Amino acid sequence: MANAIIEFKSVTKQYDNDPPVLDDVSFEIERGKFYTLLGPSGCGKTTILRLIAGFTEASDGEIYFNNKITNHVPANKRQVNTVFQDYALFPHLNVFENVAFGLRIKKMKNAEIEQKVKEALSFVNLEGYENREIREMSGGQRQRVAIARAIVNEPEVILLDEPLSALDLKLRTEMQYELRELQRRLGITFIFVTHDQEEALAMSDEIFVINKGKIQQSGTPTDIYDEPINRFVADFIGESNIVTGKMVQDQLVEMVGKRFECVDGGFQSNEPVEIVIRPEDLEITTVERGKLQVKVDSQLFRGVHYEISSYDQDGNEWLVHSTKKAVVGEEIGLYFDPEAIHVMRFNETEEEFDKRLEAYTDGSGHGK
Ligand SMILES: Nc1ncnc2c1ncn2[C@@H]1O[C@H](COP(=O)(O)OP(=O)(O)OP(=O)(O)O)[C@@H](O)[C@H]1O
Repeated sequence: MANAIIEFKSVTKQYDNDPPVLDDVSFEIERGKFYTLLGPSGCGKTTILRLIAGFTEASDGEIYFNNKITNHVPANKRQVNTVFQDYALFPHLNVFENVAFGLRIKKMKNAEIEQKVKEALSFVNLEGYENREIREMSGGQRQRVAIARAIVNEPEVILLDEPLSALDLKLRTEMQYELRELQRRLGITFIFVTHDQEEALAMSDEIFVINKGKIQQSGTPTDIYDEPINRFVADFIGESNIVTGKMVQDQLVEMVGKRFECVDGGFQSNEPVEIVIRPEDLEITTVERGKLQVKVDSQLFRGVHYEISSYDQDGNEWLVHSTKKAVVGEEIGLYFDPEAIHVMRFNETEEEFDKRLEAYTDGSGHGK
């Protein structure tokens, strides 16, 4: 792709005879966007960053940077800077010298260093902190020093490995806004690693959902939330109700012994499928009006909504997020729109999923 700054082509990373940590991974990173690698611990996120940074080499496959193969280019020759989880600041140097470090190595002139460090510190709102010691800085401020140290080198890509995980919730949310805003102002490509799905949804232009060394799904936050490709993605991104059923025909699915109108298609008739309905898409109603009949098992007040757990006659659990209160032990109805039903094929690859959606829809996500 013309605008791709980084491309992985069938990249595999394997240590000794262990199963591969990354298994035939291919993707493209476009210039100037905010990407997030999202997945559970050990899925291979950091390994992807290390391969991009040049801290480790691929066992197989090609890594391109600006359309040039870079597999063997040393880390210090890549247009990439990394912000680490623990920030890796130098405790014996002050803020100015921490940020200036890379420029000094490049033997840049003092006047130029001064100007660039000032600019970088102003970008992260730390003007006037030049002479502070690192130990005198708060967690959030250290975070900003680490980012200033990365941007001062004017890299084409900044890699951020769980940079917010050491911060408390409030500061973390503030830094999410700040980082997103900073990326927009700089226009540099950011590749951000997290295992926190809410963080990924809030911050990214594009998310790669990774599990067991494979990219399960890539797309915008809404794409991934609204059209999860499989059970793993549906479960990992937000809370989900997932049941098995069959696709009777396009736009008609069967689950819990009943047939429901839906908007999905491109399946074989009577194909076994998995069906996702998000808890916030279920509405509590009377047994008569409900499309599904369930018994309320438990209820928790979550501040903005009640989280209600209920069961249908087949023993499937249905989680509901509702501003209305339910009564534990009572039979109720659950109502939902056809659009709330997301149908997933078993073992569909992302390529097959995209092709099916393209063939079936006009690009709007709805049937032709
Ligand atoms: N040098 C190494 N030798 C052997 N195995 C390794 C090495 N480095 C990483 N691994 C393994 O590779 C797998 C993926 O690790 P990676 O750090 O990429 O995961 P991650 O998704 O970033 O996880 P986390 O969120 O816990 O940091 C893990 O099972 C890890 O044990």
